[in-house]
Amino acid sequence: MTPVVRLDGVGRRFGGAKNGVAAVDGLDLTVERGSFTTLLGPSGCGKTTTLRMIAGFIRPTSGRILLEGEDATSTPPERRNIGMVFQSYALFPHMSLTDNVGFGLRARRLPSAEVRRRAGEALELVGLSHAADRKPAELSGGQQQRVALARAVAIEPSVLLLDEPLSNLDARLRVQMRRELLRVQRETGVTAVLVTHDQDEALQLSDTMVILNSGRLEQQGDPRAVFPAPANRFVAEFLGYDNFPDVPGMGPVTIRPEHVVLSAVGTGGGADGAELDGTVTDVTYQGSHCLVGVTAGSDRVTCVHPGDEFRPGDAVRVLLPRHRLVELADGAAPAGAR
Ligand SMILES: Nc1ncnc2c1ncn2[C@@H]1O[C@H](COP(=O)(O)OP(=O)(O)OP(=O)(O)O)[C@@H](O)[C@H]1O
Repeated sequence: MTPVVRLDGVGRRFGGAKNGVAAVDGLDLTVERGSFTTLLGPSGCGKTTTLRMIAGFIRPTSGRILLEGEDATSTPPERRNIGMVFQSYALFPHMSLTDNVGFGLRARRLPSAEVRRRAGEALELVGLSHAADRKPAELSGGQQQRVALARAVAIEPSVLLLDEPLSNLDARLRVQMRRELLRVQRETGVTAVLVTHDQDEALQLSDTMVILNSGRLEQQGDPRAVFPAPANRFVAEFLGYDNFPDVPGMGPVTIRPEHVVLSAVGTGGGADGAELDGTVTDVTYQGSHCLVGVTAGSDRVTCVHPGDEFRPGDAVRVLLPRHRLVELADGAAPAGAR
């Protein structure tokens, strides 16, 4: 099936060829129909620039953008059939919710009865039918973002582009809205591309997560494949791995704190994996478990431990089970990645 969006070696420089900066650099990306793709990475990695190039607000300085299989590199935004949701909601304050949601449909010169019907359906989809005649200022932030979402899907876009749509909401609401967003995407079957710097958001929502660093692709794939097997140190650190021990006979590796097995020196042993003898440096009580920091030679290893029996200064043995070690393509994080 033809992908809805394809980026072919897409690049964008700002500020001239010589002294400028490559916000996006040779990006290849395929977005399949009906999928949820997230663009994930630290501030300045090029997520928003990529999204705005798909929308047509920014022209690439190299490469091609295909929409529905057609070269759309120079197609203006209004001819791309794209729905957008921004962090700032961007609703029209003087219009009712129905008129806000119907805006794109009116712009397409649909008959007013159809505009009303489709705006009504979109408001129902986000659970706001009862507030159809209200103005945006009478709604909470979460409700306003639902209106923005309804407006974007009402036009039945080829692709729905979401630029950090949940980051203005408080933490509890954000988690609720993630579920809501996923439900709307699944119910409508709309193809979605979301920009976020929040790895939890990406893990929860994505069929495909695309991790960017300094304008370049670091890794992409199903979160269930990417999370347990980060390709390199940058991706590992970004996904919250913080153990990078030296294991004799192996190249760069990482391991999640919950996979490290901690025991008092003299106990355990014999398991398949690397063993390090070290000293507890810090213990952080977390209720259901403790986070125990251990220094072993030049390594520092953080362990999730179910009990609270260790104290700073204790001599301990750390087991890194072989099947839990993830081999990395490189040792050092690229400049600016930390
Ligand atoms: N209009 C512009 N002029 C000059 N430089 C720009 C412009 N837009 C973006 N950049 C630069 O391009 C790089 C990528 O920016 P971009 O906004 O795409 O990153 P981002 O990953 O979305 O970051 P954030 O999460 O902070 O929004 C940054 O170094 C930024 O300073």
